[in-house]
Amino acid sequence: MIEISGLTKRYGATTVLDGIDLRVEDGRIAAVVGPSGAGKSTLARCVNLLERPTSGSISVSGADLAALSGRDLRRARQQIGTVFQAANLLRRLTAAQNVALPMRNQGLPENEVRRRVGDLLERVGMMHRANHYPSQLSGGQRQRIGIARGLALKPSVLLSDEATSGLDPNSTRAILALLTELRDDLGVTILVITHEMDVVRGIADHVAQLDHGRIVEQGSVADIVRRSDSPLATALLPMPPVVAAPELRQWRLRLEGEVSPFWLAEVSRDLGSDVAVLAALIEESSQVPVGRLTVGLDPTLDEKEVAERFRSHGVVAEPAGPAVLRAVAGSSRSAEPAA
Ligand SMILES: Nc1ncnc2c1ncn2[C@@H]1O[C@H](COP(=O)(O)OP(=O)(O)OP(=O)(O)O)[C@@H](O)[C@H]1O
Repeated sequence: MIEISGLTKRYGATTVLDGIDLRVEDGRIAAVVGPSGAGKSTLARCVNLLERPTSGSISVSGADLAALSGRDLRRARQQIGTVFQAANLLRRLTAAQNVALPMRNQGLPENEVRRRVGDLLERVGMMHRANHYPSQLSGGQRQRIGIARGLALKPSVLLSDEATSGLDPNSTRAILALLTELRDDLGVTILVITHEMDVVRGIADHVAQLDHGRIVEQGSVADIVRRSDSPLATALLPMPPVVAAPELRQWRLRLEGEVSPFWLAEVSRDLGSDVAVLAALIEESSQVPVGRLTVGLDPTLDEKEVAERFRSHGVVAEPAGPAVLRAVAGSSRSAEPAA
């Protein structure tokens, strides 16, 4: 487990991290997101002890890293494997030699080094490139080797600092699948620093948004996208462009509770009215469906009833955009734009 508590980092008079509290449970993946300059890399450097925090504590598997020095600190560092954006492989060494390096530096017996290098290359699917040099590998392959090297000393925590930045979508997917596998098979706790929301949606259990050195929102990814309309929730699950349907009233929907796979048809039946899907993004996060949609409904339907029907199926519904102006016989309902 990683537990960061009251972490503050100052450079002179500049406070770059300001009282960060973040906890990543064993065998979970947490992502830290935030705009450029928010302090993500500084946080990563504090967690892997390349930087000393000004105050606060960082504990990995119970040991407070900020309080250690000398040999204890070196030993604690082995608990944390790091994968950087550019993999940082040594050009003159083959893939296998790069993976072996941390073990050789530790003075592990050569037969054990060879055995573990084989296991690690196998795990990251790179056995067939063992004797290639970094320049002979693709960006995604270099990252796999970087991950294998990050795992060389059997860390309990893997820190991934923008490891998928600059990779094409296929390589990104493959790296994310690998990280998920490491969590599930080896129980590695993973802290991912990223600016890519797809990465967060793809693998993270927990997400924390950093802004000006502070965590402004954090929680389980599924909870955030299901329960809130915050900027982080919207960034995680952005609404695709809406198909025009001028004669319909637009409603914005958010899947919140337990939803049946047929919820849309069920709501339509309850309302006695067709529902037009104008935009939708539905996917799974931590084994629960999450999603946002814009639908078009008959503008004469009663707003309160519509909201209640959706709500009874686990969906939050809010009218979006201006109400459609239409004379409704026998109705005194105003067609003021919705807030
Ligand atoms: N050694 C340093 N001395 C002074 N200021 C620093 C130092 N390192 C970082 N900073 C400042 O701390 C702030 C956070 O930088 P950091 O690199 O952690 O942000 P980031 O969120 O990783 O940004 P990006 O996404 O652009 O990499 C920036 O304003 C940066 O200028």
